[in-house]
Amino acid sequence: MKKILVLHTGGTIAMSADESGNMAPGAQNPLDNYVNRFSDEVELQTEDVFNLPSPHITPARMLELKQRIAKAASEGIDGVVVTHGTDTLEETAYFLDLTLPNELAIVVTGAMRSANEIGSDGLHNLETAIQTASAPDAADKGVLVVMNDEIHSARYVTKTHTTNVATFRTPTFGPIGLVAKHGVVFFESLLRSTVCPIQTVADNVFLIKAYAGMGPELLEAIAQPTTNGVVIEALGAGNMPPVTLPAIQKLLDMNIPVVLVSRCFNGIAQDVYDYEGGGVQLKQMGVIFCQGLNGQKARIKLLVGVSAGMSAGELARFVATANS
Ligand SMILES: NC(=O)C[C@H](N)C(=O)O
Repeated sequence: MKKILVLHTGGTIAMSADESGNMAPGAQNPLDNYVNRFSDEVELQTEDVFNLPSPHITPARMLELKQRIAKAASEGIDGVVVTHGTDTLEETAYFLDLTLPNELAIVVTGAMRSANEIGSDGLHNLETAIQTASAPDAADKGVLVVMNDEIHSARYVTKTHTTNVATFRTPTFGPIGLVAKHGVVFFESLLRSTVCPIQTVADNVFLIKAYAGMGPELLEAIAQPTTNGVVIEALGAGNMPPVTLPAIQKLLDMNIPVVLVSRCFNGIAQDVYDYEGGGVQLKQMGVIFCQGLNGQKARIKLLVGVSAGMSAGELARFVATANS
């Protein structure tokens, strides 16, 4: 019988709505009422790690969760399911993907509707996440996100809708599997992320979005000795307004890693434009192009690389390599 550890961290999946429809964490986790439908095949062990709405989750909390999961292998656990608020679920899932050598299947899930709303998706997502974590070939795929019957890689999945239950999507690539009526089907295998077994997390790794008419002010404001890195969500294929260039150069001169992704929802950033502020110039300056990740994921990757104490060269390779 497979032994699955279910770790609750909060979010809408652990909330109930009041008469006016408002939601907040309560004393009682409604998931505690979950009855294991697979009792003949799966033994569940459940723990409340914390009970936070996911905008309250920090890298320090992610590290705490990682450390709890790291102990699970020595406890005879076969797979781990994490329930989490959806707002920052993709960041926690990717953090775990980058920091846990997973001999175990690790599946993160959440809900868009609270426990007592009509059409509540929490228990269904919990159940399909448990099904996925106990599937025979779930263990070597990196951290997975299971929502709305789809299985996504933690590396690329993102929340795309504020309220719809079909919110989690993997732009450019699509999901890597499905939880179908007759069980879990994987139809895609990804190269595993390079794992950095960090013990602490760095602070002051920032994320800034570019926009038409952007000035240098935000980039200048973070050119501080305490800054450990910045990710810029650049325009299109990876370009910046020319007036931001001196501030970017200043950050680089201070040996602050500057990582670039595109603010576009699909595709990857590349150095293809050779005009002032274009990707060719940015790359020549020493900006690191990170392929395929959105801004919040690239920030997690940069944060993990910095926390692992990588040299400038190692960090540039780690961040720039799509499957590391
Ligand atoms: N659906 C959700 O879980 C959203 C909630 N605000 C959270 O992330 O905690």
